Amino acid sequence: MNKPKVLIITGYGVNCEAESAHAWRLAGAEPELVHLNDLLDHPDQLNDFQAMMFIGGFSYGDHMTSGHVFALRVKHHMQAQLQQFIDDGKLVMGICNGFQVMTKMGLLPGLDGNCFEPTVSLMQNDCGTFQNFWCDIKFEEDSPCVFTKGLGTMPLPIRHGEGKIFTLDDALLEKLEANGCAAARYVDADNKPTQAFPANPNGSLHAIAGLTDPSGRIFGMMPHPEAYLFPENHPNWDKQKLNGDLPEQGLGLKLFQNAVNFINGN
Ligand SMILES: NC(=O)CC[C@H](N)C(=O)O
Repeated sequence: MNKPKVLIITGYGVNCEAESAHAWRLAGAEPELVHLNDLLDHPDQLNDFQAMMFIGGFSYGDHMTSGHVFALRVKHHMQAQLQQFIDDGKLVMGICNGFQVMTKMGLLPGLDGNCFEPTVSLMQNDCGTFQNFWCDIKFEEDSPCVFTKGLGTMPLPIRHGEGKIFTLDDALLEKLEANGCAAARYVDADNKPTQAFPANPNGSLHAIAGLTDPSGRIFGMMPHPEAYLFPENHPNWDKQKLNGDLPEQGLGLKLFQNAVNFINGN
């Protein structure tokens, strides 16, 4: 079987291309790194891919809020091609800065088929500063998200300054919940969603760490699954090994495997 081809957009300060490409490769896909300028010069190359990924980093130095400029460039230079990509039933993933890009563009939460009008914000963390540590992330069982199916709760690293999901529109939040869009949440030691720092590192409403659109094929989150591809990535891997609970593979890899299985029809 041909390996699914995954587009990873690089350039202008995003910096997770190596580990993101490696994640897709380990999961059985064929990633290709394409600079944003090259993509915008030839947006029809999107047709060659089954999935695309907006990666983490500091695009345009986080000026005018994280992800904003990158989102505007994509939106204004290849909206038609991206809409077609989505209409074709392909997958879009965004991690951290990539998630910020997707919300700033309006791809997420993508309610009512709206892909290009932003409806929720990723605001500055409540604590006011950049945070960098591991959190427990619960993936909601009843979410349609294809990336997070059956994953339960896993530890993942976060490293961001603007990760707080926020909206003033309570009806929108309710709609998000009703559609299973809140695919990932920050949880406490009892596996319960929490607003308390540091388990919830940014004060995100409803403890939301990641969002999917109602189709489950467009997904983004703040934590970094591509930074947990090997068991030894976990800060307590040595203790886990002593206790006999070191996982066989890094747990973050599962999101990429889920995506590849979906593309392959499994
Ligand atoms: N790790 C990242 O992608 C960081 C995202 C963004 N630059 C922030 O600080 O919020």
